Formats: sequence, C-alpha cells, structure tokens
Amino acid sequence: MTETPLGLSQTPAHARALPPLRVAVAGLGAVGLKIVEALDEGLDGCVLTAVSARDRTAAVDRLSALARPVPVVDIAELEPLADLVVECAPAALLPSIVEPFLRAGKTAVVLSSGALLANEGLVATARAHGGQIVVPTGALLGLDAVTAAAEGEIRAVRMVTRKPVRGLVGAPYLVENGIAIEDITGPLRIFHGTPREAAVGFPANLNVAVALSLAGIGPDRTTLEIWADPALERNTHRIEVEADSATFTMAIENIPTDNPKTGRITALSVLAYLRKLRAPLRVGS
Ligand SMILES: NC(=O)C1=CN([C@@H]2O[C@H](COP(=O)(O)OP(=O)(O)OC[C@H]3O[C@@H](n4cnc5c(N)ncnc54)[C@H](OP(=O)(O)O)[C@@H]3O)[C@@H](O)[C@H]2O)C=CC1
Ligand SMILES: O=C([O-])CC(=O)C(=O)O
Repeated sequence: MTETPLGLSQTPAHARALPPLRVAVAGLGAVGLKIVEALDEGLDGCVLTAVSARDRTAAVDRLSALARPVPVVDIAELEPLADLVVECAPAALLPSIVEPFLRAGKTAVVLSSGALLANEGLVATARAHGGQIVVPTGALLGLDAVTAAAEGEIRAVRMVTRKPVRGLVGAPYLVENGIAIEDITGPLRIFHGTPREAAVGFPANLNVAVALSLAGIGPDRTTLEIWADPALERNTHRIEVEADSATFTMAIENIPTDNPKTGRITALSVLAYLRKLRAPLRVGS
C-alpha cells in the first residue's frame, strides 16, 4: 500500500491488543482473490479464516501459494468460521452468503449490491439480529459525499456509465431486447432508466449505480444512462448530484481486471474498509 504521512500502514498498538477480526471471502474471482492475497500478506486487525468458490478443487490450487492456508468450504459452512464475510460471488448467491452472518449478528460486506434490491428483507434480518450489511464504495467514488448530502435534501442524482463493449456483452437487457453491440463502431446509448431497472437488466455491471442510489435518493429517483463505447479501455462513471448543501460532479475511469466487467479498484475499496475497522485514525466516512 502507499505509505501515508501518518504511518497508517504500521500496526497500531490497540489493534495488537484486540483479537483480529476473522474474515471469510465468498467468491474467489477478480475481487475475491485479490482480497484473499492481501489478507494473507497481512492486513492490520484482520485475519483470513475461510474462503468459498464454485470449484473447490481449482480454488485449492489457486490458493496454494498462500503463506497461511485456509479452508475452502461451501457457502453454508462459512459463518461459524468468521466474524465478517466479504460477498464477491455471482449476484444470485447474495442471500445464501449474507443471511447466515446477519442472523448471527455479524457483518456482511456486499459487492453484488444490485441484488440487495431483490432481497430487501435482508435489511430487516440485520435489524432484528444486530447484524450489518456494508455496501463499500467499490468501483465508484464519493459515496461519503452522497451520504452526507442525503442528511440534507438531495434534489437529483444522475449517473452516466460508459463501458467497453466486452464489459457489457451478454447482459440480460441486451439479450432480451435484441440489442447487438459486438460490431458497433461508435458510442451507443443502450439503456436509460433507473438503477432498479439496471439491477435486473445488467446484474453483473451496474452494482455501482445501485450503491449510489442507496447512498442518495434511492433506486427509483436516481437516473442512469449506460453507453457501450468501442473506443474505451476503461469502465467510466460520471455522477452529478444536486443538493441543498452542495452541487458536485464526480468521475472515475476504472482499469478493468481480468474480468472486463470489474474494475481493479473494487477489491482495494474493500481492503481500505477492512483496514479502517481497527485503525486509530480513520479518514473518510
Ligand atoms: N459493488 C461494486 O462496485 C462491484 C461489484 N462487483 C460484483 O462483485 C461480484 C464479484 O465480482 P468478480 O470478482 O468480478 O466476479 P468473478 O466472476 O470474477 O468471480 C466470481 C466468483 O464467484 C465464485 N462462485 C460462483 N459460484 C459459487 C458458489 N456456488 N459458491 C461459492 N463461490 C462461487 C466463482 O468461483 P469459481 O472461481 O470456482 O468459478 C468465482 O470465483 C459480482 O457480483 C460483480 O458484479 C464487481 C465490480 C464492482
Ligand atoms: O458496476 C460494477 O459492478 C463494476 C463497474 O462498473 C466497474 O468496475 O467500473
């Protein structure tokens, strides 16, 4: 990690005094593997205790270089092994990963945030059992400013996402509407609607729009455009917020991982969150 002026990368004394937080990672793809490797290298106040993947044999192979090997188990076996789970698996698995942790009063960090809209009961489960669902900033930026503005009145939130063609092909919305983008030669607007609609039509692409909407004015009032652009190499998101406290515009250009749908910064966002949990100085909310 980048060395900070205040030495935040050093182990603080109080983190040494507390038992480390036991972290499970559900999903070992572009996001999960990076998190697992960083935890194995050592992250203040956290210890990796279990992982889950679809192909357990392949996962064991992929993890053979870990300094501190951990069990590869079925999703249903994760909860007793950890205090917190990072969900970074296909969206359809969200409830089976998250619910056991919430019922045990534990924390679930959710990357497939779009799937929360079809599983709103998880929030009631968290409330009833003292658990917590955390939606990290992920591939986005500025959710601290959006949640701050939401303490006042937000009038409008608009998001425009532009992605390379390979990051969008196969999305259910394109298939169902017969929209072919493989051979486009210029930018094409393929969707105009809300994050709630995008969560259904683009379940592996627009988690960021749902996260933004949950931070601000919700999945039905936030507006979203999605463009496919053959000239682009990066997943780009531009956001405009109009509120009674401030007007702001934010933009990010995400360098894709091996999974063209997923930006590199996504896993780093989770690592930053985990590091803050036990840090003596916490920057950003
Ligand atoms: N909130 C945000 O900002 C962002 C969210 N995302 C979302 O995060 C999630 C993860 O993304 P990414 O890492 O790129 O996805 P990948 O497709 O790269 O990885 C998915 C992983 O899930 C595993 N998996 C599949 N089925 C099961 C199962 N039954 N049990 C356990 N594990 C399983 C796969 O296992 P195997 O390796 O064996 O196939 C794979 O390791 C996705 O939902 C994605 O849309 C992505 C980017 C940004
Ligand atoms: O929204 C997502 O799930 C991923 C994304 O756009 C990105 O990585 O830029």
